Amino acid sequence: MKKLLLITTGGTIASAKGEEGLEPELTSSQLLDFLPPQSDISIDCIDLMKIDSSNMQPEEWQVIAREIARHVDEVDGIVLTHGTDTMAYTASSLSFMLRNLPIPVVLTGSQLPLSHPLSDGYDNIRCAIAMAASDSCGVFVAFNRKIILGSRSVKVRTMGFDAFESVNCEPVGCVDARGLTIHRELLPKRTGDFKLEADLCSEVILIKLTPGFNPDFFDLLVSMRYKGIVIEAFGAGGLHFIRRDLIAKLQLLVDHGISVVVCSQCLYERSDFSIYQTGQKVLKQGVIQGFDMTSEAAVTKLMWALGKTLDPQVVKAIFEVNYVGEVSL
Ligand SMILES: NC(=O)C[C@H](N)C(=O)O
Repeated sequence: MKKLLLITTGGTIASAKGEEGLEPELTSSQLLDFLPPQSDISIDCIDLMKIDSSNMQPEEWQVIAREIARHVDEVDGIVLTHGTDTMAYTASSLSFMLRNLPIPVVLTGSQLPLSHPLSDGYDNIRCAIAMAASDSCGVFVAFNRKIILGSRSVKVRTMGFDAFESVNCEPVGCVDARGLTIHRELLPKRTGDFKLEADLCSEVILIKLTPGFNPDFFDLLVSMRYKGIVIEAFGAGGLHFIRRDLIAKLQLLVDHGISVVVCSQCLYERSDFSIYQTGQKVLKQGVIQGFDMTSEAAVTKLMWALGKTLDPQVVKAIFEVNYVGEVSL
């Protein structure tokens, strides 16, 4: 008999209509009441939070990580119900904070509340339970019959049930007529004992460039004492330097000891700043390349790295390691 733990945090899956629209309402045992009883799996429950995931922030990620760490030795797997809007950020941050996880931690949610007769939550939670009982180690998102590595998950639809994609990496699993198939070669490799590394620096910002972006904006970020900046640059990797010189400003950021990660605003495929002049100039400023990481993974990895050290050289070295399948180096 597999022993699982269901931790609830809110989101649409647990929501009901309130005076101001949908708000999280259902408890864990009410969620479980919607599911058929399982003879070979026992599920304990913890009602940890009742929030829309728009309210989920680094402090909440830490609370979740600590709760998971408390129970890791007691159960075979954990299902975490969560709002979809920021689920990819939570999944990525947990992937880094829960080092060498010995069990599956599977995030899921829904686009329609579980109490709605057409809810997608019913399938999602059943797939999450199957994945949590599968002896695969790591953090995953189970959605629309796909199992996605937490650090590769991105929310791509506001309404459709196929709301998550596995970006720059195949889904690690799927559910079809064969049941749950897991591609074990895609699972993150454990390199040591489990360890909770939950220190995070929340002074990290993500910036999407637009043509004509005013370089003086970076002065503002220095004065606001940001410690880390992720820049979504253009295409394979470039920033403008004629008329408005963004590249000169990168030097200012680096001189202030700010760690800067550059990646692409294209969702798919890798950035490589060594291809174009507009990219090579960027690399000369000592910034870190994000390669094929999602922005969610880049932001949370930077928060995690800066939670360990403010030394930009050490942060850079952390980005040269693929910890949980978040980057192809
Ligand atoms: N589908 C959802 O769960 C959306 C909701 N606003 C949330 O992220 O909590």
